Amino acid sequence: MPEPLVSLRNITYEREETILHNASWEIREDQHWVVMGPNGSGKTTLLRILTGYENPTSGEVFTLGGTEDADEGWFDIRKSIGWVSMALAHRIEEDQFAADVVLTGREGIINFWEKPEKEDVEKTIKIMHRIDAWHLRDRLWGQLSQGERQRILIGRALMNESKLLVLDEPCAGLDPVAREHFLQFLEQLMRQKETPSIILVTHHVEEIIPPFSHALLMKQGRVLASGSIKQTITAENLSKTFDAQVSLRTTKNKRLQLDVEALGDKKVF
Ligand SMILES: Nc1ncnc2c1ncn2[C@@H]1O[C@H](COP(=O)(O)OP(=O)(O)OP(=O)(O)O)[C@@H](O)[C@H]1O
Repeated sequence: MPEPLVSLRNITYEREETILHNASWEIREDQHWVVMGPNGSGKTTLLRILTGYENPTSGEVFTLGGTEDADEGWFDIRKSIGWVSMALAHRIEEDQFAADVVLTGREGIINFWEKPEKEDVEKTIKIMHRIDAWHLRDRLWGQLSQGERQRILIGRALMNESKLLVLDEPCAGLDPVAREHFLQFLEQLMRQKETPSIILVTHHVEEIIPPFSHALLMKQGRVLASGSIKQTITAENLSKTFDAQVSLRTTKNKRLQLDVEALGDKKVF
């Protein structure tokens, strides 16, 4: 079996209250993960620990070849894990060219104003083609649609040859057709051999496209279930996760669909 890319063991994260309780997770090179859980269940916090942006209160983090949670390891960890999120999208200035946004992934910087190296330009061109976005190269960031921005941010993350790529709710805010286009693009990308392991954070089972192999379900700061999609994404587990009785069915295009059959006792609002 290959070495784990990342391994979290018995992670606890405390602030005024305990946000993560004894969470463990292991990600291997040949796996693609989906992370699901209600709002506030600790998904982002767990990923911030996994990517080295937060230190756990207790527990162990082993990453990419066995770096333990020593301070000097963090910069390398951050560089080797790409994170695509709306928070990153908001930090990019509207007058950046799409191709320059991809280019900045090389050094992990946000906005770009200098003359680039020739080899970085060549690599950017290759990636723009790989993400099927060559036609967007001269488009300004402020002019791109949300789906186009997600694609450009994935290109940016591919630029530094990350071993792991976190996609934090990339379909949020996309209309149904744009979402299908994006998922089709993601599926094609994930089928390419050189694409890194992907972690998709989502609230929607219909976004679980076939290349995803594993899932982790979070509830109230705990890992409720984790393992293969088939074992983990079940009506029983999702009912427990969301405190409601849910059922699952498969749609015509072989995607899962969740129906809420009955709400639980717990009021969300
Ligand atoms: N630094 C912090 N200090 C205090 N509370 C925090 C801190 N970071 C997160 N929390 C709290 O921890 C809980 C988990 O937050 P987190 O953002 O990890 O959840 P999430 O599952 O990603 O939610 P969502 O689906 O809404 O993005 C929330 O109640 C949040 O308010």
